[in-house]
Amino acid sequence: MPRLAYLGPEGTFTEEALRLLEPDAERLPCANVPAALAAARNGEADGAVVPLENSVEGAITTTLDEFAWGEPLLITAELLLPVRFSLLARPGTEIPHIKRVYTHPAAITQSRAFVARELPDAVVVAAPSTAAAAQEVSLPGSPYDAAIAAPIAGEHYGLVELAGDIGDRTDTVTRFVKVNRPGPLPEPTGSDRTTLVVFLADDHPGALLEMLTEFSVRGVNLSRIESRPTGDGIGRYFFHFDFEGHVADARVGEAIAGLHRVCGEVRFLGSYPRADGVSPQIKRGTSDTEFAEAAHWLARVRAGRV
Ligand SMILES: O=C(O)C(=O)Cc1ccccc1
Repeated sequence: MPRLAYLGPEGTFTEEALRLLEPDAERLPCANVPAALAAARNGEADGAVVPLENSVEGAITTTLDEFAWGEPLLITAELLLPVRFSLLARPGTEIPHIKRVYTHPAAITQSRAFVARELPDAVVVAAPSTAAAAQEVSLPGSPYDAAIAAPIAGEHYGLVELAGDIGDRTDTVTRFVKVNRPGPLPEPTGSDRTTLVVFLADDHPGALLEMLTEFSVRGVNLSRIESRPTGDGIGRYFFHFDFEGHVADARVGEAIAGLHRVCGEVRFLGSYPRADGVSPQIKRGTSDTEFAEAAHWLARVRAGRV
């Protein structure tokens, strides 16, 4: 039974994602994303489940930066989870009396309309997770009057739901990933995704286009591109890419080998089954068979067998 670290405490959306990904795993709740990844790296856990991005606000930057700068880990699975937020408080609290609300930054940005409309005078403070916020609010002396969290967190920490489904949109989805220490990759399934990080060797006109060309000429379809500051001053960035296919696919292997040739550093973050099960459209001339046939042809030419 694998032991998986996750963004805790009990009752987070990440816990729900973990239960769906690995129902039989032993769960190790951690205080924040870096702590969960540290547990996966140092062997305290076999792996970790962390949020990566959501459909409204985009990237969870702590996760992206950990993947880029921390000891290498490999993404081995992903999960898309619809998230619904509730306003939770200690029994007896009424909405007009709520002055301080506590929740995870991703929930703050996704429930702005409700807070502006129903709690115009309230201050919203960032918590390590939605469940950590609910747990804090449940303490009798808490400086916070309410938490925004999953309904299950309310049940867990003895809070009552003052309002349900308070997200700005009802169709918000968060993408979670499972990571493991480097080891064998998941087998290709025909519906896979690959993630990597690219650092430029030097800044020059067309540097971004050169990277994109490596994907484009091999018919590799990108599904996410994100620039993140390197920290070395304004204007210095590195890039995260998600794209269709598995590194075992010829076109994907060729594309990332191309990136390795033309960029400063490529960090491979994994090839794993896509949560949505969608298969890529293979452009003419970019199938495994066509790559293999072209390699044979080249070998013949080099041998003078024209
Ligand atoms: O805090 C949580 O419960 C998390 O798992 C992170 C998060 C927060 C808000 C939306 C999706 C994920």
